[in-house]
Amino acid sequence: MLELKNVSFEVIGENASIGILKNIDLTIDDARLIAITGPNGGGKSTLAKIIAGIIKPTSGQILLDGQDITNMSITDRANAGISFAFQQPVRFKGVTVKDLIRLAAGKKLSTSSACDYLSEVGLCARDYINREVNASLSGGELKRIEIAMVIARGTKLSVFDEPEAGIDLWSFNNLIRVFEKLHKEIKGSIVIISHQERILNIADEIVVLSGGEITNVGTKSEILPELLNTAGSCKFYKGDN
Ligand SMILES: Nc1ncnc2c1ncn2[C@@H]1O[C@H](COP(=O)(O)OP(=O)(O)OP(=O)(O)O)[C@@H](O)[C@H]1O
Repeated sequence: MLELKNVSFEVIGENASIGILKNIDLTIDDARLIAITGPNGGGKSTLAKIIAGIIKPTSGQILLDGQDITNMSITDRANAGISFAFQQPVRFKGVTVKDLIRLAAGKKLSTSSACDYLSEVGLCARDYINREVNASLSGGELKRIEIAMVIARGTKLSVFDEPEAGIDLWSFNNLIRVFEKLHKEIKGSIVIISHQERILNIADEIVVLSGGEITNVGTKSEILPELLNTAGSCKFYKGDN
């Protein structure tokens, strides 16, 4: 279980400090799929980075299974069981896709098992498995490789920041199935930051973050109708992608 207690994040502006996240209280229970949504600039990616340890909150506390991880480094948090798929994936020179998947799984993995993870995210595994993770891969390909890595890790808490970004329609349909399968198979919890109605639809709980504050939390039947009514102020798509 992950708990955020009164978490705030401020940056220093020209004349005063700016509150990016304000007194966030959030509990993510085990085996839950939580979608975080809300308007652009609402603070979603900042919250994801705070959970992953990429940035530290200005105040407040983060607990993982009761252990205070507020000041833990990214590496220690990863070892404690937090995985994170970035909105903008990183590229590594000299490292192949197979190396990355094996590294993520943290165990010896046959080529065919590594290929299975790639197939899950809609990549034709034999075309990609031995490729170097460099600038020759497209944004959508990198994104899917990164999602495959998080799935291979299968940790206590997996955070995906806008997994739909740069993903084509066919792969997006697959991605929904991947998240549903992941949700059924792993005991850990999944946090997905998304603007996509179809992702919100598979969540056990939707958290709406706007202006750095949690403005609503509930099930899809409680939250979605209201969100779709205010779709003019939020970036929601009723279609596929
Ligand atoms: N280090 C920083 N310095 C100044 N402003 C920042 C900093 N980090 C984030 N912000 C601002 O905080 C707000 C929240 O940013 P964040 O990326 O968390 O939003 P978001 O909800 O993920 O948006 P989107 O839906 O567009 O991805 C934005 O207005 C952003 O410009």
